[in-house]
Amino acid sequence: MGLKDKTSKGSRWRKTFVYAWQGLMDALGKEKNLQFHFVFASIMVVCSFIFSISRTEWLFVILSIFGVIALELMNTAVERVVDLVTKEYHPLAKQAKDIAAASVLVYAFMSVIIGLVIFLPKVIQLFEKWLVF
Ligand SMILES: Nc1ncnc2c1ncn2[C@@H]1O[C@H](COP(=O)(O)OP(=O)(O)OP(=O)(O)O)[C@@H](O)[C@H]1O
Repeated sequence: MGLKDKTSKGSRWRKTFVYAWQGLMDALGKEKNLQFHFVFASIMVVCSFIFSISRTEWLFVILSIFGVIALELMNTAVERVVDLVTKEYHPLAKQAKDIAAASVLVYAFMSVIIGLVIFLPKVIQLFEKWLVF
């Protein structure tokens, strides 16, 4: 492999990263739901540190956070493509948008369950300790 090949591969990776970053920033600037997911994710991370959750629990928290954000980005991409294809009302456009939104909702629901399984017993334990004092 020549130096030129290595350089062009390197710049291709850089371009891929730059475009993906631009996509993330664009969506973050315009999508209220995505902003909400970032705020909620930050709260989850702070709670995870406060309660000193285990390594396995961290894995579930990380999967929940990144999964929901990745799906919200995909949902945003679907919305953009639908809007690009048609401004008119079309049942298929409605289905595409609603199904993409449903994918986020399903994953977010799972994340809430994970959050409850991890944090609820810890919060209850905390209250029990307070009540004893
Ligand atoms: N071209 C269309 N044809 C039919 N139904 C549509 C069309 N565009 C949007 N809808 C329906 O209207 C709803 C709201 O669409 P709208 O584009 O206002 O918001 P969104 O882009 O889906 O969501 P967000 O508020 O997160 O940007 C969609 O979920 C879909 O049910």
